[in-house]
Amino acid sequence: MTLDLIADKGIVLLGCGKMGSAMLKGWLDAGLSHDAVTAIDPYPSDWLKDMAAKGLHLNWDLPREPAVCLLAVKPQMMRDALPRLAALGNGPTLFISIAAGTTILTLEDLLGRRTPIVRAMPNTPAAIGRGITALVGNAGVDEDRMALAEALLSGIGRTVRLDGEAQMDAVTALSGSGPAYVFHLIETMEAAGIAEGLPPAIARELAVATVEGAGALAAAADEPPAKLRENVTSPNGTTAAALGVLMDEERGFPPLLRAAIAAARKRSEELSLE
Ligand SMILES: NC(=O)c1ccc[n+]([C@@H]2O[C@H](COP(=O)([O-])OP(=O)(O)OC[C@H]3O[C@@H](n4cnc5c(N)ncnc54)[C@H](O)[C@@H]3O)[C@@H](O)[C@H]2O)c1
Ligand code: PRO
Repeated sequence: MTLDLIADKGIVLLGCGKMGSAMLKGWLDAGLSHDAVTAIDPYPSDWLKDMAAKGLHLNWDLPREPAVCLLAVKPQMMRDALPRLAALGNGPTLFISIAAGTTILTLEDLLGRRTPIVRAMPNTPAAIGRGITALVGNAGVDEDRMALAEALLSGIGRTVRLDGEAQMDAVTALSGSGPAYVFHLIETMEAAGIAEGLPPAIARELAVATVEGAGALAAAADEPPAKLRENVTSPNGTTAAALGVLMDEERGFPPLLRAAIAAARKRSEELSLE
């Protein structure tokens, strides 16, 4: 299935903040017409108002039977915001939620048990079409609707199907929150470069380009990341000196990232109970 169904029947976007607007930008760039989109947001950004001036329906009445409702409000807002769309539940409209922690069961409670629902977790590189989104559907999601969700989300990067919803908390902790870990790595590399005597602008450029290039190499290479790491590391050289610190089993990256990702996963589980 292509996005033709969305062009024909429309899409409703509930919440158009950072992720909602990143996704919307991807669809519009991919050729979706502005007037196929109804966005609901009590605090629309200037960009969203510009899109409304080009034909997007902002805070208008809902289409009768849209192809998709995409839920991009904060998990804490879901119970307040979703009843507005409840009349579209238990019908053919596919609901896609990107809210961290909000379970399919909670969404079924709010929308009706027969509502086709996909739970998805994108990440912010979506803003430049380089995100990755993991998806899982409830029993009401047939193959056509899953393909529709994938087509929609592939407008903002890659997609991956999960075996079950139980994997979603770990996905949220790894790739949903993950860009923040990488941005912090860039920040700390930059600060360390400055501490070693580099001018700030050069330290920033070197840190960003190194992460960008290493990420692209890891994605393009046939070898696993461990082999790519070894390729950088001369015996008794500079990289080996740094990795002695970073790969320390008690104080290096392995225990640090294990603890960070476990904390994010735990928070995702907690959000499902709030
Ligand atoms: N930012 C990320 O990296 C990221 C990644 C994956 C998933 N998510 C999920 O995406 C969702 C949105 O996150 P975000 O970072 O875009 O947040 P955000 O705060 O930027 O956007 C939320 C938007 O919802 C709007 N809103 C508030 N009340 C509303 C209501 N009653 N009806 C409609 N809209 C309402 C706000 O005005 C805001 O524009 C969250 O559920 C989050 O868990 C975010
Ligand atoms: N940002 C959201 C959060 O921090 C969900 C994943 C990324 O909760």
